[in-house]
Amino acid sequence: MNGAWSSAAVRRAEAELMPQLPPGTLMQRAAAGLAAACARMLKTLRSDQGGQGVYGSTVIVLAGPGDNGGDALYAAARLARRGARVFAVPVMRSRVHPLAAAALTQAGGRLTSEPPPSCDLLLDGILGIGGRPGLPDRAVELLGRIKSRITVAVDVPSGVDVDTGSVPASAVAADHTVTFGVRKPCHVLGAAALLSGRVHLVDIGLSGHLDPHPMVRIAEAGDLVEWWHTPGPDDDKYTRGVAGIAAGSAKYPGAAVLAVSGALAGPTGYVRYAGSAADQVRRRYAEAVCTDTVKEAGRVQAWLVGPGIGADESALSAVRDVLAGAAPAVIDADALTLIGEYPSILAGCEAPVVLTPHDREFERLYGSAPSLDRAGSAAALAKRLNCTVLLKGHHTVVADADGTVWANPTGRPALATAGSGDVLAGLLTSLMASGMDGVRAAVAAAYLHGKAGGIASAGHRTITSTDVARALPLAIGQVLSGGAGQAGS
Ligand SMILES: NC(=O)C1=CN([C@@H]2O[C@H](COP(=O)(O)OP(=O)(O)OC[C@H]3O[C@@H](n4cnc5c(N)ncnc54)[C@H](OP(=O)(O)O)[C@@H]3O)[C@@H](O)[C@H]2O)[C@@H](O)CC1
Ligand SMILES: Nc1ncnc2c1ncn2[C@@H]1O[C@H](COP(=O)(O)OP(=O)(O)O)[C@@H](O)[C@H]1O
Ligand SMILES: [K+]
Repeated sequence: MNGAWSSAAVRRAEAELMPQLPPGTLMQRAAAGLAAACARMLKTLRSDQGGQGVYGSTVIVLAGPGDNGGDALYAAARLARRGARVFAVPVMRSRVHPLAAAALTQAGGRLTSEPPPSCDLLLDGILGIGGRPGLPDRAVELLGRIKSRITVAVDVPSGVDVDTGSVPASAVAADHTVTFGVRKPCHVLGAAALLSGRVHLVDIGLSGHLDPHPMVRIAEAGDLVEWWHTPGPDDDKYTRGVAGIAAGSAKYPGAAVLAVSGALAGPTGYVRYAGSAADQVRRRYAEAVCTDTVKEAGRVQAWLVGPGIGADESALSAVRDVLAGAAPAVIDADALTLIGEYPSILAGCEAPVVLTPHDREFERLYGSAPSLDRAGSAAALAKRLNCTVLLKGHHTVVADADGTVWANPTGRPALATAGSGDVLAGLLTSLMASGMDGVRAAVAAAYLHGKAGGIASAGHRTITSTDVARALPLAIGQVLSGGAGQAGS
């Protein structure tokens, strides 16, 4: 498991480590790693110029008043020594890290209030983990007029809310972020994750001093390998788990087909379907065992209820019947709307429940839309309803009732296509039926769904939900076999 640590946790680790090192060591480690990363980027960027990377390049530094500016200026001094033309602009009047500024001028860089109009690389050293959301006016003005081929944020894109990933005011949009010690929540959550671009981690020796639990957990392929129930010689189709899908209706039979397709791609040995789209499901998937109602279906180890069931009496019965049973349940789509209307259905439920809302469904359940702090919102709903919540969107988050939060690192906007949530819900149900607990199943489902979206849309192909379902077996195979030849993310 990977993770992102809050700014307070990073400061605590720094305070523990710092006295054990000569003064300035951490900043020098950060600056050295930052300069090396910038040199690599310049080399790639200028590969058409006879292999000239740093030498002869133009670098502009926007330097804020704190240590973030210090990192940027020391790194720029290293680049200046390797032949870059460096211009550093203080953005908070003349407040800059004095020693770092002196190092830059000694290395041949210039401190100026009039930078050139364009550069190869713009280094955002305005604000780091000490920054409040929003940018100083001078920084906004400079960012508006300097044309850079590549923008690199130092530690975090300045202006974002570091611990929530929200972007309530102006902020830097970076192509790359070079961060120190550990990832911060803004690299993986909310709008800030998009502004971070590609995140590069520089080791500065903090790891042994950090809280063992990150603020936000980030799934990796290795987690899924560890959690996966691989069938053994003694398994049969029942011991691998039976997934039950209560989805679709005469009006929306496609939701049933798509949810079943997601479940069939998962690890269970058996998929039951219950609902009025049984004919369509049977026609498409001979392997699904169909009944008309939840009550008529045999035993399952996890139910999905909701996609395309509508809001009539039979839909309400399906939700009630699923939640009255002892099997873990995934509540999606129309079932979320029904629970928003009749909260008492969920109140009596003892089995583990995962809710999978998009923003409008979240609002029906919570009374207000998710805030810019999406992880905080998901955790608040999870706590209130004592469930696991998978809040869908560009950076899907999974929150548990105990406050644990996961950020999904895979996925792409092409997944925003009708029915793709049905496929996700079906897969999630299969994972729960195979014995994974709700949080892990939600984290794994989001991860694999995102991977499948990457595989299906490789080469910028447009995709439908059926394509995502078809790509799931390959996504699962790649993840479980250690990721060789992975396409997409
Ligand atoms: N921790 C570590 O392990 C290591 C940390 N390192 C580096 O240190 C960085 C953190 O540095 P930092 O603490 O000096 O804070 P930083 O973000 O540079 O600036 C704070 C200043 O900005 C001001 N200010 C704030 N918001 C503002 C706004 N919206 N608009 C305008 N001004 C605003 C604020 O003003 P004040 O609050 O005093 O009014 C204060 O003066 C960290 O990200 C990393 O790069 C590495 O060197 C090595 C290891
Ligand atoms: N902008 C986006 N970027 C990445 N993924 C997205 C984006 N918008 C939606 N998604 C993903 O697409 C899926 C859509 O699910 P949902 O809204 O339930 O659709 P449907 O109800 O049509 O099945 C979710 O997995 C969600 O995380
Ligand atoms: K920054």
